[in-house]
Amino acid sequence: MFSSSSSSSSLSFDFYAASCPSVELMVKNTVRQASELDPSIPGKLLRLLFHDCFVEGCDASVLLQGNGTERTDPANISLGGFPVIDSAKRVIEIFCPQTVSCADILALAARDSVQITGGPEIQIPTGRRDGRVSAASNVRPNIIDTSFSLDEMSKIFNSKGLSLDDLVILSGAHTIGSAHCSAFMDRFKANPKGKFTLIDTSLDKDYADQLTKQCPAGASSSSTVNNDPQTPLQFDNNYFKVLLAHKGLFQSDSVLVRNERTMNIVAELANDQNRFFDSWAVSFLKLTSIGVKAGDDGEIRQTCSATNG
Ligand code: HEM
Ligand SMILES: [Ca+2]
Ligand SMILES: [Ca+2]
Repeated sequence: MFSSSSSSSSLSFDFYAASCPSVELMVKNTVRQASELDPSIPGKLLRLLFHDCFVEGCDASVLLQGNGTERTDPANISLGGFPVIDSAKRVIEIFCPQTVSCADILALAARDSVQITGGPEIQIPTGRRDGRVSAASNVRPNIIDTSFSLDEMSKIFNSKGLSLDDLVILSGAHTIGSAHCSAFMDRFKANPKGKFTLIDTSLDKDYADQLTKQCPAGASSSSTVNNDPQTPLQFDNNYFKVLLAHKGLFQSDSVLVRNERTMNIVAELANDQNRFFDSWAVSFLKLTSIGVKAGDDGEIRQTCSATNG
């Protein structure tokens, strides 16, 4: 438990049992209250975790503010949910000062986001410590762009100890949340009159028409579209049904039904929500264990947006 090796075995299910027994309750209450006021919060927290864990491991590096931090990279500009983590940390600092890492708070908050929106309830181990390194230059090599091929995506997942199956299963996160027009409009080409035509003909025609209406030329840069056109606020297996209907929003979603092996997984998960939930729990545990810092590695931050100085 006190070795500084970066493995999930350094985490434990009762890590805060003596030092902060109500930490999970405090995180859950904060996430629930914030999500009642703003239903976009669960999606934001879940994506925030993904972008944290893939860069420097699950160490809250994504939360650090300042010049040249991960948050300043264009791939991270549309991240949100930071104030929810800050407010959970504030409450926790009152009851358990200098005890709970921001990395654990973020992992728990993402876990709760899934449950609050109707997904599976998952026990996750804690004991992550907060990193001191956050560099924008680390983002690009580790965060997947929507233009990536399946091979490119699976290479990055493999480098994190995640399999092709994990890639398909965790992409199911797109069953909630939304995306800015700029995240997928490269699938269309504007003619001189500003009318969009589809470059990527794998996309369902009616869905494509709907997207160009929601993201017309000159649309505000803050316009967003639901990732899951049918049940955007529900963590369910509908994302996989959407993929089968050729209505995957990102190109990186659509590629999952163009390969036989990933297509088979998609079909299985689309058919059986329990199967998705069980698989999600396993893959989510792997995601939340990537490159965790423990023992003497890292620190317990006092504020989630800054290192202890
Ligand atoms: C596999 C490659 C992936 C790619 C290329 C990708 C890409 C994207 C993009 C471009 C957006 C829209 C961002 C915006 O414009 O605001 C998005 C949203 C989102 N992604 Fe992914 N993603 C991937 C995997 C994942 C994974 C593994 C998770 C979590 C386990 C995840 C969770 C989310 C969530 C919840 C949203 C909605 C965010 C919100 O509502 O603010 N994504 N993703
Ligand atoms: Ca990180
Ligand atoms: Ca959904």
